[in-house]
Amino acid sequence: MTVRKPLFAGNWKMNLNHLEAISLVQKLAFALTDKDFDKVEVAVLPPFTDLRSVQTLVDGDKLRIVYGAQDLSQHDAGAYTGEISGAMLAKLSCTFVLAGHSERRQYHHEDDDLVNAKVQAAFRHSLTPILCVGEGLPVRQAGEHVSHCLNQLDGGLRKISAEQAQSIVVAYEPVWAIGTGEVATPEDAQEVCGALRGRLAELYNPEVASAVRILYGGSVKSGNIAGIMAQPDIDGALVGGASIDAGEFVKICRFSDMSG
Ligand SMILES: O=C[C@H](O)COP(=O)(O)O
Repeated sequence: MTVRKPLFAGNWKMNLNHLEAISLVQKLAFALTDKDFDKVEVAVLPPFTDLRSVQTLVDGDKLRIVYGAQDLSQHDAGAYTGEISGAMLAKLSCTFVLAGHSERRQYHHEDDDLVNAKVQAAFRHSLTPILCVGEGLPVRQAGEHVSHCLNQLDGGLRKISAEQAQSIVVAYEPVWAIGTGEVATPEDAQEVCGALRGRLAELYNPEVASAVRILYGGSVKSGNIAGIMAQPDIDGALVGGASIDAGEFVKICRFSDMSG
């Protein structure tokens, strides 16, 4: 059975300018030890304008923190004003890129076809997509949350090969739990994450399903991370608000110290 290294990815959203980004990454680097990085992978996903500063710091000081972007264009180059290509992110040595975050789906009307095009674009440039899925409150209240998330997974992974799929990261983020203080119970989160892993086995094979890291996102804090990480199909967290507080994010990354 594959051992999946837990991943904690801090999605800073539209917060922190490049100077504040340097300060936060320095604080994380100061607090996190080699022992922490042996146990978990720590990623930051700053705004585009911060990436060059973060790259310079990470490269210069040989930090074990990795980084990535919150979005990318489905196109590789051309007349797409305001867009950022996968090639540009790769040139900045990004590891990860989010695809289909619920805020992109909600405020920028990204549908599964566009999200899928972005996942394909990420792979064309050797970036690891973090494919986000999750249901809104009405869908959960109707009891259709599992099928909703499985449909988003199917849509996001169209034309993605088994070899590509095994390196992908999937993030389950119930929209009703994002930034609201409402956290899904660990059992709620496990229900969907377990179903997502099952669908990966159906779409590909059990090896792919067992290799893919599935993250939970939605009001993750140091006080609730231990229960979430105790679930068999949850391999880390996509952290929003708490990721721009260095002390809190470090505690989340040290989740095994947070139980009890
Ligand atoms: O990408 C992160 C998620 O949207 C969760 O955000 P949150 O931790 O602020 O609820």
